[in-house]
Amino acid sequence: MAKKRTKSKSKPAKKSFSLKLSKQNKIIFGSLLIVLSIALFFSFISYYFTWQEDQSMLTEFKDRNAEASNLLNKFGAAVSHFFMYKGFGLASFAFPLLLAVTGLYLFLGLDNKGLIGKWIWGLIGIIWISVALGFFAMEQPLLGGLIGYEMNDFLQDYTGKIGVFLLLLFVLTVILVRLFNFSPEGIANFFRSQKQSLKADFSTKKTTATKETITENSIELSTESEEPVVIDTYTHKKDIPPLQQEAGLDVNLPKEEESDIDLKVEKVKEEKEEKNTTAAKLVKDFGEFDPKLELGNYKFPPIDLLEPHGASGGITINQEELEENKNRIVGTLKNYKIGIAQIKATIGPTVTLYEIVPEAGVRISKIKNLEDDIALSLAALGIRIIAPIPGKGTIGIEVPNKNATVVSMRSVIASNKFQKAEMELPIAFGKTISNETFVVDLAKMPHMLMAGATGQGKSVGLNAVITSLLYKKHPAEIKFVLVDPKKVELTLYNKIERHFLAKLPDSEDAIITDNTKVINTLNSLCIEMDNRYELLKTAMVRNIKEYNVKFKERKLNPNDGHKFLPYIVLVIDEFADLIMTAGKEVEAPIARLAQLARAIGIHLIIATQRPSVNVITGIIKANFPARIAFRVTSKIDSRTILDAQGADQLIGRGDMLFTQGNDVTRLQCAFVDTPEVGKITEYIGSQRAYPDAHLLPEYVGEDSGTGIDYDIADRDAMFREAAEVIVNAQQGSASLIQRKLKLGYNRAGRIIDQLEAAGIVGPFEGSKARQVLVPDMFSLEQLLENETK
Ligand SMILES: Nc1ncnc2c1ncn2[C@@H]1O[C@H](COP(=O)(O)OP(=O)(O)OP(=O)(O)O)[C@@H](O)[C@H]1O
Repeated sequence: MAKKRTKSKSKPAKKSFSLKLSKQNKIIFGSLLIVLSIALFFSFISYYFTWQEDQSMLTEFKDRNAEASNLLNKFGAAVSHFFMYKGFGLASFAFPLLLAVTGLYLFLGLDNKGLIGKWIWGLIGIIWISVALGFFAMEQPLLGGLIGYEMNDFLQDYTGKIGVFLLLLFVLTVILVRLFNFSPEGIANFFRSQKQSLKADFSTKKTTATKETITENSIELSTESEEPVVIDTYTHKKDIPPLQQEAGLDVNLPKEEESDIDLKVEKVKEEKEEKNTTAAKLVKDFGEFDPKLELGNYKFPPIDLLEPHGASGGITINQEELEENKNRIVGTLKNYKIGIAQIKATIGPTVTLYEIVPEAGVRISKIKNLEDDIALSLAALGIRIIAPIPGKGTIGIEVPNKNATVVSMRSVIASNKFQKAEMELPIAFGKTISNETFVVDLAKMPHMLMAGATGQGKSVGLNAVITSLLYKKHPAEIKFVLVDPKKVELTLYNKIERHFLAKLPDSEDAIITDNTKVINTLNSLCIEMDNRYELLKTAMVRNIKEYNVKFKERKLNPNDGHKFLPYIVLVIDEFADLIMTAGKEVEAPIARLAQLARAIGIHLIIATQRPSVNVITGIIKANFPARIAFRVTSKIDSRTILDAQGADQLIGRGDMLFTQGNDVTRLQCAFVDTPEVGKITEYIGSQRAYPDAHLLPEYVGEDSGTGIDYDIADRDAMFREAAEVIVNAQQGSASLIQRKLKLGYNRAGRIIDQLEAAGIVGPFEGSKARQVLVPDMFSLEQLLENETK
C-alpha cells in the first residue's frame, strides 16, 4: 500500500521540481519557504497553549478589531487550526520541518534530487503518526488531528482495533526497513555494540550520541546487505575521516568474532561501504558536485543572435519545376526503353529527390549509367543517382532546385530535434533531403574528417559544428583546441578563450596558427589522453561519461588527482597545409589520438581542401569513420574522402554528403555567417570567465630551444659552407642550401637542423624561412671558433 502511494505521489512531485528556477528566484523562493516554516512552527507551538481561547476567533477572521492569542495572531490561529485540529495533529510539525529543508535546498542552490524522497517519506510519516496518535490517544483529538481520528475510525469500522494496530505495525516496519535499513541482525548488532561501548567505559552522553548517529547514517546506506557491525564501528567515530578508522575496527571486532575469516570478509565490505557512505554523506551535505558552479551565472547564447536568412517561410514548392523535371526524367528513361512504374518527389532545401520504381525487368545498372544523359536532359549540374536507395528498393535521382533555400543555423538550432537531443555533443548539421533537421552526436562519431574544394562551405560547416556545441554546452563541459593555419577563419573565437578554449601553458594565443605549436599541442593532447586514461583506470570506469557521473556523485576524491573532465574538441582547419610541412610529426600523434581518444572525451575534427591520399593517409582515414564531403573537384577526391563517388556532383554552397560507415546522406549544411559567429562569441565573451583558458599539460618539444643537440664531430662535411650560404643570404631555408650546394633535400634538411643546434638559424616556422641568428660572416667565424675552444 505504502509502495503504491509512493509511486502515485512521486510523479507530480517530479514535475513540479523540474520547473527551472533561476538562481535569484531560487534564493527568493527558498527564503520564503524558510520564513513560512518558522511562522508555522511558532504558530503550532503557540496553538497548543492558546487554542481554546482562539476557538471563537476563527469565525471572526475578517474582523480587524478581533485579536487572537496565538503568537502569529489570527493567521497563526487559523493555520494551526487547519493543520493541527482539522489536519494531522502533532504530526503537523513535520510540515514546517519539510518546508525549512526545501527552503534551505533552494536557498543554497543544492541539488534537489533527494528532496522528493524526503517529502514522500515525510508525508507517509505524518499520516502514520497521526493515525497512530488517533489510535492510542482517541480522547485527545489535538494529538492525532481530525484526519488521524477519522482515518483511525474508518479503519476500525472495517478491521477492528487489532486490525488497525497490526496495520500500524506493518507500516512502521516498512518505514524502518526502507528508510532506516533496519534488519533483525542490525538490531541485534546494535544492542551488542552498545553493550561494547558501555563496557569500554563510554560516558552516558557519548552512548546516546552513538545511537543517534547510527540512526542517521543508516538512512543513507543502500539496500545492499550490509554488516551492521561495520556501521557501528564507523559511526561512533563520525568526525574522524573513515579511512583512518581501521584501528577502531581492529580493537572492537576480535572481541566479538572469534573466527579470523569472518573478520577479513567484514573488513573488505567495510571499506567499500564506507566509501559509499562517505560519498552519500558528502552528496547529502553538499549536493552533487556541480561543475558549472564556478560560472553559475553563465547564460547560453540566445537564439536571436542568429539570423533567419530569409528562410522563415520554409521551402517553396514550385509545382511547374517539379512537373517539368518529372517529365524530363520519364522522357529520358523512355528514350532508353526504361519504363517507370511509379515516381515520387521529396523536396529538400537544395535538391529534390525523385524516387522511381522501374518496371519489372529493368536492370539497375542501366539507369545508373544514364546519369550523364539525365543530367543533360535536365540541363542541371549536381545530379546524383542513388541506385538503389538503401533499404527502400527504389532508385533515387537527386535534382538541384532552381532556387535553393538557405538553411539557417537559427532554424536548426531552434528545432525540437536539436533542443531535445539527449546527446553528449549534439551537432545540428543542417537539413536532409526530406527537410528534416539532421543532428548527430560527435561523441559517437567519434572523430570527423571534412573535405571540400575552396569556397564550397567548409568554413561555414566548421562554424556550424562549433556553434551547435556552444548552444548546448556550458564552458565547464567542453573545451576547444583550434588550429587555424589560415589565421583568419577561427580568429573570432579568440573572444571566448577564457570560456571555451584550451591552450598550452606557455602560449599567448589559444588559437594555434603556427605549425610548430601544433606539434606541441598534439603531443600535449596525447599526454592529456594518457593522464585521463590513468584517471579512468583508478576510478574503475570505462569512459568519460561514467567517470564524470562518478565524480559528480563525489565518489572520486579530488585529493587523488580526480577532477571533472570536460570534453576536448580539436578542430584543425587546413590539414593539408599542416601535413605537408610537418608530415609524420603531426600524423603520428593524430593517429594515436584518433585511435585511442574516444573513451576519454577528446574528439578530432579535421578539415582539408585537398583530400588527396598523401594528406588523408590510410592510417588517418581508418580512424575517422565520420566523413563529410562538400563539393570536390574530382571523382578521385570524392573516393578519397568518402570511399564513394558523388561529392564531385554536389552543387556547392553547403551542399554536402555525410557518411558514418556505409550510408551516405545528402545534407544541406546550415548556414551561419561570420557576423553571427561574432555576435555569439561577443555574447559569451562579455560574460564572467575563468581566469585563463583551460591549460593542457606541458609538452617539451624536441626542437624547442636546445632540444636538438648535435655533436660537432657528427656534423655534415658541408656544414661550414652551408652556414656561410645562409648567413650571406640572411635566409634560413633548406632549399637555398639545396640549390647553392647542390645537395639533396634530406641532406639539406639535416644540415638545417645542425645549423639550428649550433644557434645559427632559429626554429622551424612552418612555411616561412627560418630566422638567421648570425648577422654577418665575422660573427659566424667567431661563433664557430668559440665552439672548438
Ligand atoms: N550552408 C551554406 N548555405 C548557403 N551558402 C553557403 C553555405 N556554406 C557556404 N556558403 C556560401 O559559400 C561561401 C564560401 O563558404 P566557405 O567560406 O565556408 O568556403 P570554404 O570551403 O571554407 O572556402 P575556403 O576553403 O576557401 O575557406 C560562403 O561565403 C557562402 O556564401
